[in-house]
Amino acid sequence: MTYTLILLRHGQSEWNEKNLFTGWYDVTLTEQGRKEAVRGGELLAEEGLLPDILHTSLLKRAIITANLALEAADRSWIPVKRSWRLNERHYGALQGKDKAQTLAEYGEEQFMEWRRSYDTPPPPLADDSEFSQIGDPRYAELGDDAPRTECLKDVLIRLLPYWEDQVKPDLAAGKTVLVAAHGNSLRALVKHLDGISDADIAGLNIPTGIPLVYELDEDFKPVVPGGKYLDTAAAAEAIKAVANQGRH
Ligand SMILES: O=C(O)[C@@H](CO)OP(=O)(O)O
Repeated sequence: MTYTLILLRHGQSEWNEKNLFTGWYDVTLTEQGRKEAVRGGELLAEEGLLPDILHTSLLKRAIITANLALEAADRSWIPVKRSWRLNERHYGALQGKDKAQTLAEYGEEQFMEWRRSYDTPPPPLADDSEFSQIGDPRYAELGDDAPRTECLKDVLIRLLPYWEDQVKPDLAAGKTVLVAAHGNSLRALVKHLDGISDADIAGLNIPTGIPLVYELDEDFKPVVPGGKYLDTAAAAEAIKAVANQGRH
């Protein structure tokens, strides 16, 4: 008996295209991102991987991606659960900043530390910033605990209760689960699933819009480490592009 988990990073967003740090800022998809999402759904249908339940973040780039993918797979009707715990990493004071300019201003080491180190968060975002989510009704339940910045470790800590209490039970019930989320929230989940070290996770990037499928054993360990992208060639190209963001 294995469980099927499908991870899907949202399609290209307007701020991916503009090369801006995004985090919790709620941007929509580009036309290319919408196409990626539809293609993601077609790949699922072609493989006969039909989700029974969807889990998304509270950010529209993940929500719209899931809707488009599920429509393409004729599964728009499945139940949905959403949580801030699947949100992208809060990027702190970097939200809204240009990646290339940040690299030029702070240098390679600091840039990569903020982008990919496991436990160094960027400086916190001021509550009165135009890029802040403080006061946004969708995060009302968080009160003053709403994050002002996060490192990947913080993301894993807030994601794990959701994985344990919401996603695992759906898998254990035999459902094919689709998680539509973000580059860094999915990196945190993959780190947990594959047991990737704090150092090695820095080198792992997740492309937009390409389903990553995990078969999990009864202990929720991947049968094939790293899972399998449904379009391996496109995934390899897109992973390189994510890794090089800010450099051109
Ligand atoms: O800006 C962001 O929120 C993320 C994902 O787009 O960027 P990065 O890949 O640099 O962590």
